[in-house]
Amino acid sequence: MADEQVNVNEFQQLAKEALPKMNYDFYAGGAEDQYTLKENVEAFRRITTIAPQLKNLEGLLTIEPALDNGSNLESYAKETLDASLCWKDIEWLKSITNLPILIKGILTREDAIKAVEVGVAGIVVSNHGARQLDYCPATITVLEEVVHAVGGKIPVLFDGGVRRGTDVFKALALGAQAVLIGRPVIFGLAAKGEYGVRRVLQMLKDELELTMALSGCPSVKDITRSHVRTERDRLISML
Ligand SMILES: Cc1cc2nc3c(=O)[nH]c(=O)nc-3n(C[C@H](O)[C@H](O)[C@H](O)COP(=O)(O)O)c2cc1C
Repeated sequence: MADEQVNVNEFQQLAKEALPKMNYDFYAGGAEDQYTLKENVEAFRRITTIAPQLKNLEGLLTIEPALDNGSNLESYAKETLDASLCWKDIEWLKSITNLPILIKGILTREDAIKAVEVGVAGIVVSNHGARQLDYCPATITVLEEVVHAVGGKIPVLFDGGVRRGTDVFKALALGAQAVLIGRPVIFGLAAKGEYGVRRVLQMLKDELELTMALSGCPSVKDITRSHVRTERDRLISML
C-alpha cells in the first residue's frame, strides 16, 4: 500500500495530523525545555551495535509472539504499578496484596539497591516519559548502572525513547529483561486505531528480528553486552 507507514516516526507524524494540537502536544510533549524528552531518543543514537564476524544463525528469530493472547504485554501491564510512593509505603503495600510490586522510575544505583532491599518483585528504569523532572538523564544512559546494582536479584524492565527495533536490541544488550513502549502506541492509536497499534508493535518486532539476524543473535537470550558499544565504552577505549 502506497500510504503504509514504515516506522514509528511516521506514525507520530500521522498522529500529529490527526489530533487537535492541544491533544497532540499533551501526548508528545515533556517537561519544561523538553531536554530529557529529546535525550531519551537521542541517547539511543549514540550507542552503536557490533555485528560478529561469523555466527551460526540456525534457529534464528525465536521471539515469543507479542501480539496474541499469550502476550507478555498484558501481564507486564498488570504487574506494573504506576503511582507515586515513598519507600516506607512499599512495606504497607506488600502487607495488603500478594500481587507482585514493581517500582517504576528508578534511575540510580542507590535507588536500585534500595528497591532490592525493600523486596519488590522488579523495577522499571524510567523517567516517566521525560514528563516530570527535565534534565534528568536519558533512561538508556543509566540502564547499565542500575542493572549492575541489581545484580540479577530482580528483573529490570526499561522504558523511554524506544522508537526502533534497534533501540529494543540495545536496551536488552545493556541488561534490560524487557522493554516497555509509551508514546508509539498512542501515536499508532491516534493515527489508525487498533490497526495502528498492531502495526507499531509489529514494526518494532520486525525491526528487532532484523537487528538480531544481522547481529548474529538467533534468540533474545543471545543478545549480550558485547553486541553494543556505548559512549562510556568509547571514552574508556581512549584512556
Ligand atoms: C500522555 C502520557 C501520560 C503519562 N502519564 C504517566 C503517569 O501518570 N505516570 C507515569 O509513571 N508515567 C506516565 N507516563 C509515562 C509512560 O508510562 C511511560 O513511562 C513513557 O511514556 C515511556 O516513554 P516513551 O513514551 O518514550 O516510550 C505518561 C506518558 C504519556 C505520553
